[in-house]
Amino acid sequence: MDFRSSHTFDECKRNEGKKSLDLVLDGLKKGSAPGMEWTGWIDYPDEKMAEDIREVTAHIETIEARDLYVLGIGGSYLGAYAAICALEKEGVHFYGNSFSARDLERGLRAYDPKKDHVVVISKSGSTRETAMAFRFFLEKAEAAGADLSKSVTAITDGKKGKLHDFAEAKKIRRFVVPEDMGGRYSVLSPVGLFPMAFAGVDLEALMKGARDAKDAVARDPKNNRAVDYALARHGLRSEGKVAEIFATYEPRLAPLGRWWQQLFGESEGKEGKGILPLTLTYSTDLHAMGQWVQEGPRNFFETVLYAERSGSDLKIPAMAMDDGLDSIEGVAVDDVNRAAFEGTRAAHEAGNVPTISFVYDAFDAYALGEFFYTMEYACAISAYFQGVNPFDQPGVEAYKKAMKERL
Ligand SMILES: O=P(O)(O)OC[C@H]1O[C@H](O)[C@H](O)[C@@H](O)[C@@H]1O
Repeated sequence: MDFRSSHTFDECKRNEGKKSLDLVLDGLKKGSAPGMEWTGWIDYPDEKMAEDIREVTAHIETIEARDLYVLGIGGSYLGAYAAICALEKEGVHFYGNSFSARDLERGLRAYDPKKDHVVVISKSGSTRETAMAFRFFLEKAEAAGADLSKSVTAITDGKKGKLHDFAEAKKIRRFVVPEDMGGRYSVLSPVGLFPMAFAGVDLEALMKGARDAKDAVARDPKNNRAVDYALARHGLRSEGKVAEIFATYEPRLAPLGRWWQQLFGESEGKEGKGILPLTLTYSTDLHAMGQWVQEGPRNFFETVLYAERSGSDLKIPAMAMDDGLDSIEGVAVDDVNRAAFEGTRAAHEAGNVPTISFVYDAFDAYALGEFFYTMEYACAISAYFQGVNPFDQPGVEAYKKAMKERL
């Protein structure tokens, strides 16, 4: 993976950033940084992850199911959803991530308790969207006489919570969301691993990518992609950039943008601080948001994820058509996408949008593992730069409380 930032900061800004980095790294090393009890994900992609992969895979081998229904919201589904879409796997469906009756009903219609498996994922065990969907799926499973101990799996806290207690009482197989990992940092734990394993994702490659990213951070704490990215964001923020657009060039990566958005949004957006994380898919959204990016207010920057090889070798067919494509007949569609990436970046930079690029050769399971870890680490450092705890989300309770009052 190649990293590039278009923006050059003056010496003073650079030194300021480096000083902040020293402080943050020192706080992490000494264990004095806020939220240290939530940093289990830092060392996780090693023996612990390998063990979880073994356990999850062994359990999935005992499941004879056609499809998997994942019930979860936020960090309890975005990572697995992103991975499954990015790697174009099939047979996994996601519900319990809204209060939409219509969406739920569609899932229930398709779900066959005799053929399908349900995994309910909730760290707290009390999230309403998830609990509500679970109730409906359970009702259907029980009505069909399904053996819950075989057709349902729960992933939740290891010791407490409503879901934990229910699963224990019903002898439902449980996996644990590690105590020292918050939801948005849990994609590499059983929370993400279980749906990914069911879908046939190469978990060894995923782990290798994550481990390589972890090793890069440990090997040279001040010089690695995660820190480069955090420093660039920090500098841009200090120059008045209040928003960041995360853009990909593949529709299959759009959900990855959603995962990235939750990670940065919940980690940084507090105490009146944070960079607004937005996500777009190019070139699709250049035909919708391109105008705004090129000529709207200059108060944001753009971070691009691009992969050189899509995995398809489609070439533009020769045809007697006056459609403006004659001069590129025989050209690989991948090369057209590359021209869009390079051209767009040049145009946006010329329009005073600073750009940060992550360029991968191919975006496969290995790259995904590396990306997940690099972003988690960069996000924690970024939040510390702003002086906020990266691992809490006190503000999320407000809507829940107001909603409860209305019910
Ligand atoms: O895993 P759960 O406890 O069900 O939480 C699911 C999600 O809901 C919450 O409200 C949080 O804001 C998220 O950080 C979390 O990922």
